[in-house]
Amino acid sequence: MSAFRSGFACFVGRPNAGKSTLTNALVGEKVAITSSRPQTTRHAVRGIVHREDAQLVLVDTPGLHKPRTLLGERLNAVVMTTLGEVDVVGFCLPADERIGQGDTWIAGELAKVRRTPKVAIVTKTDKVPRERVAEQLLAVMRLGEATGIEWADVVPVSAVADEQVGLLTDLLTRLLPEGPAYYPEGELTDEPEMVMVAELVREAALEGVRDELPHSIAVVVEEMAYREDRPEDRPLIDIAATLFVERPSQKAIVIGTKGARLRDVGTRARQQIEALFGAPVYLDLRVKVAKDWQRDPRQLARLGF
Ligand SMILES: Nc1nc2c(ncn2[C@@H]2O[C@H](COP(=O)(O)OP(=O)(O)OP(=O)(O)O)[C@@H](O)[C@H]2O)c(=O)[nH]1
Repeated sequence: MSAFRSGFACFVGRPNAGKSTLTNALVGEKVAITSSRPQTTRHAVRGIVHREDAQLVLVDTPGLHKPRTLLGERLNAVVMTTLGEVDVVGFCLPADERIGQGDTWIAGELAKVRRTPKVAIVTKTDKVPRERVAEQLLAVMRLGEATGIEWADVVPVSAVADEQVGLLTDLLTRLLPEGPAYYPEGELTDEPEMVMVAELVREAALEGVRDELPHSIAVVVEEMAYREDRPEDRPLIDIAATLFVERPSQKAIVIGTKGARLRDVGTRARQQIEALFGAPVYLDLRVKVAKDWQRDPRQLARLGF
């Protein structure tokens, strides 16, 4: 039996290239918990492919754009970091559109990320005749040569017609390192409540200090359970959550003078969570400094991003 493989992949490509549709086709069901909030997460987990022999975690990036503004450049720096951290990048190029400047620019950026294997994916093959797919595959090979990218694979797929999606999954998982699954099966998809609780805590923690803590806070719900030995008509939910910040100075902001702010955060979050579940909640909040967590996709994954 071959070893279990696990790791992270991300799809890039210009707008409309078919990245989301392909992600959903690979995962087999929608995971839209964090993806609808790109402003709060940098590397949102878009979906997880669970297999007997592998686990592939598809992460999202804010989008690879041609930088026009400083913000654009910053975003691109984040994207470039992500691309260097994932185990494989899939570059989506739609079969029904000629390769253009935008694609060439992205290819140029991808070429700079030397170590990460790159798979070229010609998407939406159901929209065009076979000859056109063949032409596009050749054009993609030429694009690789022109930009100095050695494609680990070049694959035509149709997410809509479900053609070659399984093959693509095989190719991507084969490029992952050996390692254990990062998520138990069903996590994220089966536990939206935990994600919602984390989000409520996060919102409460950011309230009023958004400028001081942009993007630098993550919440992990460590435990969530109905307390035992309670009468059925008087349930109580115990929740333990940890707030991760990047720096000690941010920890001080979250906690406040003599813990006053953290108590407020706890109260606000608890009220929201109680409203969500319709039951009283005992909320235990901790704050920890997790240095550079934003740069490490494995750490991020553990934090539920
Ligand atoms: N016929 C066909 N249409 C597809 C396929 N994949 C995606 N599309 C369509 O192409 C459009 C764009 O697809 P998305 O998956 O949203 O593209 P995206 O790359 O995620 O787009 P952005 O979020 O703008 O970056 C949608 O209207 C999809 O329905 C495919 O395999 N076949």
